[in-house]
Amino acid sequence: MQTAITIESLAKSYAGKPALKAIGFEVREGSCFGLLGPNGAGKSTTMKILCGLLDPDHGRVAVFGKDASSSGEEIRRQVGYVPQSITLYEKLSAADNLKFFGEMYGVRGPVLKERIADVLEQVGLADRAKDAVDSFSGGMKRRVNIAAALLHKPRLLIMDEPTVGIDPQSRNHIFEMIRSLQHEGVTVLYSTHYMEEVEALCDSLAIIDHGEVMAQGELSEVLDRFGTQAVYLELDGQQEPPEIAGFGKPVSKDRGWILETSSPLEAIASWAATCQAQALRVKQLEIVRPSLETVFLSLTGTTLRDV
Ligand SMILES: Nc1ncnc2c1ncn2[C@@H]1O[C@H](COP(=O)(O)OP(=O)(O)OP(=O)(O)O)[C@@H](O)[C@H]1O
Repeated sequence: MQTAITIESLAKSYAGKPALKAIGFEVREGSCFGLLGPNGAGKSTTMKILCGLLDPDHGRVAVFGKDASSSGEEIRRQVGYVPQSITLYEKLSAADNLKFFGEMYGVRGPVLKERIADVLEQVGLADRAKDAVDSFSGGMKRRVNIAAALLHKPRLLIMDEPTVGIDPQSRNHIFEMIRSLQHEGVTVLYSTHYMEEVEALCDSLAIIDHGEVMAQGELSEVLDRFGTQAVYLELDGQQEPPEIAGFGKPVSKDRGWILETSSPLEAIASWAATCQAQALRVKQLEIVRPSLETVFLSLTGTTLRDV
């Protein structure tokens, strides 16, 4: 199978401050690839360079085998880009907004009319085609923005944090739409700082932090390679968890604490014994399976939401 995206030694600084430090990864055609990292990690910068909106300082970018530095126009015809910020004409209807974007992409006439109907169906807004966008929720506006990026039937869809600040119904529509695009063979590059979204949607990923790739590969491979097991403890009330000799420091998670360890059985036994000795009331104590959260924790020593 062809490689959809190749990124090699890509570097970019803003006013001398590095945002990307020679990153590299590959995206297989037909995959849903997650670009996972906290705010400021360099996700948007990577995506803007890929779409030709920003020039890199160094490095190479190729899309479907074509070099971005020499085939920008050809690449743009095959790529749909959904930026982080919503850009729509509030007073125009959803269909008229799409007409405007379609013409920008070079789609016209009856083909455009048909495509507008198709993409509105794809994002679950066919029944709101004629309504002005200013009557839409944030999530619905985001879906119109996604529809705009699909009008020219891209082979690669690049989405920059498409679910930030939207309602669960719109989020579900976006997930369903991505899954059906994948059935049609569209490659998706999906940036997010929500690990559970990558676990639900993506087959492969790169974790980036401070402009560097920390880990990359198939999701299952990354979980196996970097995800050690962990023990979760939740106590009654606001109590701090007891530390246990020979293990690292627990990190706060949800309403409890998580302890990264390669010996979860010993950890759970020691934690149980210490809690009992100190008469702490335990609400939950269990071994948790490796997840992207534990991968991120073991790679960076911190949970993603704390960064
Ligand atoms: N136009 C700019 N001028 C100066 N610095 C910038 C600019 N754009 C991004 N940066 C900086 O570059 C770094 C990477 O930013 P980038 O937007 O690529 O990260 P991100 O992972 O997409 O984060 P976010 O989720 O916040 O968008 C950050 O430190 C950011 O402050």
